[in-house]
Amino acid sequence: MEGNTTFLQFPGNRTNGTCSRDNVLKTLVFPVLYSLLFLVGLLLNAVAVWVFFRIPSKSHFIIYLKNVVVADVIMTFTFPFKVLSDSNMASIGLRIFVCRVSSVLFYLTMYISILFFGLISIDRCRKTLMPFRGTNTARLFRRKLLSGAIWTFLLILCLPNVILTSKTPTSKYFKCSDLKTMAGLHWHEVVNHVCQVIFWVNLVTVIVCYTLITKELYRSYSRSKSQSPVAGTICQGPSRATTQKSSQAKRKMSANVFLVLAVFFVCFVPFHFARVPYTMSQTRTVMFDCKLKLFFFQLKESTLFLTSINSLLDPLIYFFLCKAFRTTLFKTLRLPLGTCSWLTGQGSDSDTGN
Ligand SMILES: Nc1ncnc2c1ncn2[C@@H]1O[C@H](COP(=O)(O)OP(=O)(O)O)[C@@H](O)[C@H]1O
Repeated sequence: MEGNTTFLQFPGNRTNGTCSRDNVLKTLVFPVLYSLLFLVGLLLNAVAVWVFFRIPSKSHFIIYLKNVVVADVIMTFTFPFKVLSDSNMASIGLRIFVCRVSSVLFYLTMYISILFFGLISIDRCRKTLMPFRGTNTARLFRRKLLSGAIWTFLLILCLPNVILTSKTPTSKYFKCSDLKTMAGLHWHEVVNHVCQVIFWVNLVTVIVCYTLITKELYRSYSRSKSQSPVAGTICQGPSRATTQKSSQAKRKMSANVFLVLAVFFVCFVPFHFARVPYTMSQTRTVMFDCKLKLFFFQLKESTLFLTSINSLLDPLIYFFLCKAFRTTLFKTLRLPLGTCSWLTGQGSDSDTGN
């Protein structure tokens, strides 16, 4: 196998100071950062799961958010394996498990989040442009089917990455690509191309949707200072109480809408630029010398950390954009519903959960 033999041309990678992956960044900095991410992410996502368990799936938005929570929880549980593996504290068996299962689960959940972010943007756009269009049981059922189809599609896409990572490592110091068969390396490349398409299509969707939302938001503000149903639709559907909102609160709401866009850009865009040359360095190894491979690996790992932060930022999105989430959280914590309205730009009007 070309990939493996070329990788094995650098058996001294570990001892060769300039090309070894085992530098302080991989073995110390990222393990510490991922450990923190795991602890905080576990806490925030546990709260999110606990709150969403109490919210019925009565809108498309809530259904999509529940899928994102599940993806984030699974992603969070992959962090300890990465920490052990990267810090060289894991046994060979555990490192093989990381390559075969936990890393694949990490990527799977990342693209689940990306796809649902796209759907959430479409839903928010629809809700803003057609605030009075409700939903019904049949539509809700179709959204659940769609969610199931997305999980199934990505599972089928990623499964060969598990199955074809079947080689036994020939040395203690191996990379995931060393465990892949020839077909496994090809599939790895195919999956990464498909995932690039998934990402860029969703990025365009998010940009288009939030441009339309912003246009409608400002048209609504200028149309009438006293009657503005749009601001209330970002999470919970039309609301007459928005008429009392201060212009400051409206500006905050508009800023909240951009939270999704900002999170999408910060977390996902850098990784998708870094991923292309890195995948090439894994599968077309002769084209890259070991220093360049190391550079692309470190670039991939650094940007991958940004995507991992997404699992921690998502609970903030639920809090700021979903009033049903806030209401349930405050009710359970026995806090007054108006708490943080200065932060979220929302009053304490009744919540429909749409
Ligand atoms: N987009 C993806 N979807 C599913 N699995 C992936 C994706 N990208 C990489 N993987 C799998 O995750 C594991 C780790 O991949 P990668 O991060 O490229 O390797 P490394 O940790 O050696 O840099 C491999 O088994 C790989 O096939």
